Amino acid sequence: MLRIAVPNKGSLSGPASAMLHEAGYRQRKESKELVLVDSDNEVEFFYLRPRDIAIYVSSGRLDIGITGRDLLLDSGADAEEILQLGFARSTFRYAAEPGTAESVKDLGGMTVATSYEGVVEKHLADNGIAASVVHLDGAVETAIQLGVAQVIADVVETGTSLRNAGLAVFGEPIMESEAVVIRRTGVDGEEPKVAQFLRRLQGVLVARRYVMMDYDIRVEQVERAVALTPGLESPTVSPLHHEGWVAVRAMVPSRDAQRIMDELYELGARAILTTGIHAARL
Ligand SMILES: Nc1ncnc2c1ncn2[C@@H]1O[C@H](COP(=O)(O)OP(=O)(O)OP(=O)(O)O)[C@@H](O)[C@H]1O
Ligand SMILES: O=P(O)(O)OC[C@H]1O[C@H](OP(=O)(O)OP(=O)(O)O)[C@H](O)[C@@H]1O
Ligand SMILES: [Mg+2]
Repeated sequence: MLRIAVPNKGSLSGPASAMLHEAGYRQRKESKELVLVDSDNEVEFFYLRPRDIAIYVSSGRLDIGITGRDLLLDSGADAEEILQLGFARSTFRYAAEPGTAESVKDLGGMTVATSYEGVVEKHLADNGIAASVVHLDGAVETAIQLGVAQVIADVVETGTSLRNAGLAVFGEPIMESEAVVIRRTGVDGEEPKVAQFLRRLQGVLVARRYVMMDYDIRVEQVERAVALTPGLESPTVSPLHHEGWVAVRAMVPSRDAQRIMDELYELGARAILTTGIHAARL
């Protein structure tokens, strides 16, 4: 059985379970379930606090886990990223009342509140800055109003929480984060069960990011058309019964699909269709 850690709460939890479900795994129906055995797929899921996942994985008790890159780095655990999952994307930044500081270099002697002490202490040290760090579990934006710190370092997505607290980011972003699959560092090679699990998740990412595009085009224009739809490897080009025409089939990124359809039409392509991909193995 492959043993996998899954976030049980917070921003990572829903999207992680949704992705696993889309990859064909059973997922818990009820948020109080702590362990779920998917015997058909020979996988055991452990629902754990996102912050603890890197620690379990680095201990070797669990084979792999889903967590945030920021949480992995903050934990300092001996675990490494093996796949980026594209959700729970955020930036980790310093913020304060406007006029407090322009960059990390101005933070000497100040107090910084954060839930990510590991990341912040390392960043200050790397920049040669001596500042105090105060740990808070959440709602860090309020620490400035309440006088616990002059500066915060926190996760920023839309920036709404900062604006609501009258704060503004400053300096360079400390890091970019997203949900990632992790495993213990120093594992040699990839176990077949882990490789299969990763292929399934990669299949979900492909199904979410690409559509299949089909169209008919005159032979003279086929080179220009396939330049617009190169596919992942190479597009399929098949003869049509109607002489002088071919049918082309290729995967294209979903977000470019409408623009590509317009350009193909301008080139003379007709019967241009896009269809969703439900699952994939590349
Ligand atoms: N608003 C957000 N948008 C995108 N990602 C976020 C957001 N807030 C937190 N994250 C990401 O989620 C992970 C943190 O998950 P965690 O469950 O610890 O915190 P949370 O989502 O803030 O939940 P909690 O309510 O327990 O604080 C980190 O990887 C972080 O970058
Ligand atoms: O830029 P935004 O879109 O506003 O998102 C960022 C906010 O979201 C998270 O907070 P959460 O709601 O999880 O509360 P918490 O601070 O208690 O963790 C994070 O800690 C920020 O405060
Ligand atoms: Mg939070």
